[in-house]
Amino acid sequence: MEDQEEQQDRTSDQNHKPQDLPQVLLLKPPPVLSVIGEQPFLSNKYQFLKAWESPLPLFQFLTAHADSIQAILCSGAAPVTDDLLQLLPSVRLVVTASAGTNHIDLEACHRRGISVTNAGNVFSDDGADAAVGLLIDVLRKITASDRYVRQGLWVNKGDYPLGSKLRGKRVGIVGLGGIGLEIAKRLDAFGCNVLYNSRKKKAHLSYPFYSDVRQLAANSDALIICCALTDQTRHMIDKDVFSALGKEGVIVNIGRGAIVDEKEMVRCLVHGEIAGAGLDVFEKEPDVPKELVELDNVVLSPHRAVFTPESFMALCELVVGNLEAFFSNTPLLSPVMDV
Ligand SMILES: O=CC(=O)O
Repeated sequence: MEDQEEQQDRTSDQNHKPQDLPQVLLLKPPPVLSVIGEQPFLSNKYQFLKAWESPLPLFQFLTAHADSIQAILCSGAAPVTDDLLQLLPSVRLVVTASAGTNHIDLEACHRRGISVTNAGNVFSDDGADAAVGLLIDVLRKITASDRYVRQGLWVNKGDYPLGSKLRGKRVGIVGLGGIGLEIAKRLDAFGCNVLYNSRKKKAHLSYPFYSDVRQLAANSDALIICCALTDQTRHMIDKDVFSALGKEGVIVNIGRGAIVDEKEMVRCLVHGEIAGAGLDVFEKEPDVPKELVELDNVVLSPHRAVFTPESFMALCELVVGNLEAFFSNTPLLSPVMDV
C-alpha cells in the first residue's frame, strides 16, 4: 500500500503545473549535471529551463522566458554578463556550480540586487590533494619518469635523473581561502615550511604572511596559486615574480590560468629561469601552449583538480540547498553575495 503522506505530496505536486513554477535558467550543462544527472535537482518549487535544448535562437529564447526566470544555475562554461542580466529582469539569484566566480559579473549582480552563491568549501579537499599531488609530481618527476619507463629508455639509456625532496621545502601559497588552508595542512604534515600571500593577513594563523607576492616568491622554493581571478590578481604572477622565484623554483597553478602571465611563464620554463611547473589551468582552455607539452619538467592536467564524483555529490546537495533556500525565502547556504 502506498504511504499516505507521500500520496498527498504527489497530489500537491500535481497541482503545480510546470509552466506555473518559477524557472531556473541553465545556459549550458554544468559538469556536475553531466556526472550526477538531473534527478537530484528536480523539485516542486522550480523548474529547470535548458537553453541548449531549445530550437529558438538564444536571444529569442531568453526574451520568451524573461519574466519567469528567477534564478540562473551556471558554471565557468557560460558567463553571466551584465548584458544577459539586462534581458532577465526577474532574476534574483545566480548559483554557480564552481568555487571560482570570475565568469560572473559580480558588480552587475550587486547593482541589480541579485544574490550569488558558489561551491563554498565542497572542493577544498580535492583541490588541495591535486595541488600537493602536482607539486610532488614536479619535484619527484613522477609522470616524467613514468614516460621514461614506458618508452623503454630505462633499459636503453640507463638511470633517470633524481628528483628533489619535498620535506623542508618553503612553499608559498597564494590565496589562503578554503583550498589554500587545506593545502597548508597537508604541507605541514609533509614537513614543509608554509608561507602565504592573501588579501589580508589571517590573524589566527602563524604562517609567515607576505603582502607582496614578489617577496613571497623570493622566500619560497615553490609557489602554489589557488586564489580567485579578479581584476587585482589577473597576471599577478609576472616576470618579476618568476625572477624572484628563481632557477630552482617551481610553480603550481590550480586557480585560474589568467592569474599567471602564461607567455612569461612559458618563456621562463623554456629558458630554465624556473625549474618546473604543475598546471591544472590555462589562459585559453582547452588550448595549452605547445611549448609546455614538450617540456619534461611540466606536469599538465585538464582543469580537473577539484572534481571527483564525491565532490560532485556534495556540490549537488549544496546547489539544491541554495535553490531550495532561495525559493523558500530562507538563508542561502554558501553566499558569495547576499543582497
Ligand atoms: O575550477 C573549478 C572551480 O572554480 O570550481
